[in-house]
Parts: sequence; C-alpha cells; structure tokens
Amino acid sequence: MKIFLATKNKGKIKDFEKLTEGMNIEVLSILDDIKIPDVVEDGTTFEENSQKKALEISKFIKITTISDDSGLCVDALNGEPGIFSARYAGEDGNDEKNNEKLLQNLKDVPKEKRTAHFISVVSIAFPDGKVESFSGRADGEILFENCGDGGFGYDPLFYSYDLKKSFGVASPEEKKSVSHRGRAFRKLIESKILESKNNVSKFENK
Ligand SMILES: O=c1nc[nH]c2c1ncn2[C@H]1C[C@H](O)[C@@H](COP(=O)(O)OP(=O)(O)OP(=O)(O)O)O1
Ligand SMILES: [Mg+2]
Repeated sequence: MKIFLATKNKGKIKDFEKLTEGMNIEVLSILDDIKIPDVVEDGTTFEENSQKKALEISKFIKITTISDDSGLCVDALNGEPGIFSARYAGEDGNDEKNNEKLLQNLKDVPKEKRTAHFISVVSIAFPDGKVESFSGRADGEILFENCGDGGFGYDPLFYSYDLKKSFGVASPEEKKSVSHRGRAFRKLIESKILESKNNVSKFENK
C-alpha cells in the first residue's frame, strides 16, 4: 500500500524508509517531487502537532498519511526544548545552531545531570478524516561535544542508554531498533490499523 509521509525533514524520511524496509508499504514523500503546504505547528503537545500534520496533509494529498512530531526533552532544562526542538535557536535556525544552543545552555551542568529523552508521536490519518497516534521514547544523556555525524538533528549530542553510544555513531539499523520513532512506528504496525483500514476499503470497493 502507498502511504504519504507528511514531513519536510529529510532525516525523518530516511528513518521511515529504514523502518518500513521489507514491509509491503510504499513510502511517498517530498523526495518524490511532491510539493506540500507548510503546517503551522501551534499545538501545545507533540500529539496535537502530530495529528495536525497528518490530517492537513492527508486532506491535501488524498491518501493515507503518516506524520511524526518529535523532540528532545532535557531534564536540567525542565523538559526544554520539547515541542520547540526544531525552533530552539529561532525560526531561521538549523540543526547546527540548535545543537550549539543546547551545549551552551548545558555548559555548567555535570554529566550526572544531563539526562534527556526523545519523544516521537507518529500519527496516521486516513482520507475519511480518521486519525490515530502512537508514541515512543528513547532515554539517554546529552554529551559535552558532538559524537559522530550520522543521523540528523540532535543525534550527535544524544548518548543512547540502550545502545551505549551516541545516535550520531549508531548505524541506521541500530537507531531503528531503539529510537523513539522506531518504538512509536512499531506500535502503529502492531495495532493492525493498517490492515483493518485496508480490508475495510477493499470490502467497500467490492
Ligand atoms: O531522531 C532524532 N534525532 C535527532 N533529532 C531529532 C530526532 N527526532 C526529533 N529530533 C529533533 C529534530 C527537530 O529539531 C525536532 C523535531 O521537530 P518536528 O517539528 O517534529 O520536525 P521538523 O520540523 O524537523 O520536520 P516536520 O515538522 O516537517 O516533520 O526534534
Ligand atoms: Mg516541524
């Protein structure tokens, strides 16, 4: 089946391509030269923003759509940047500036207080307007400098407790197995929502 991936983040697209490898799912995205509108992320939770992205883009694209809203929550910063992770260094920031700001804000925080977690809320929206969300979490701590250049976003600064290494040096396979996004996506698959929806539409088409 075809699913559209409602994201403008190429790092996320790579993660989802890895997550759907070997499954009977064809992932379509902006990499297929499909233009999508910007979705204003004005919700107050990961779930609200995630559902908004999936719903608005599925209405636009008219096929089943998956979105991800995610972020990094740092205990010493009272959970920041959280839902504002992409905009941490400002609206015209980027991954590098966000990482610099994070290191700066944690410069006096010792190792044992640098605990953090990633959250991902993956939503699936169907053309009939139905939407469901699944969340995943990955625990770790924030390093004192970049480690590795793999992945995207905060990956080089995130030491994963599961992998005992940074996401920046982890292989795509390793990150898939323990990441917040991997955990959320596997919940979606295990929920069987794809099969049930698929069967319903096959039945209705008869
Ligand atoms: O596995 C990850 N590894 C590293 N960094 C990550 C990860 N997962 C989320 N993050 C960071 C990147 C971005 O700063 C923010 C997500 O923001 P978020 O709004 O969900 O995504 P986005 O704006 O990059 O793309 P889009 O909204 O089009 O899906 O958290
Ligand atoms: Mg975003």
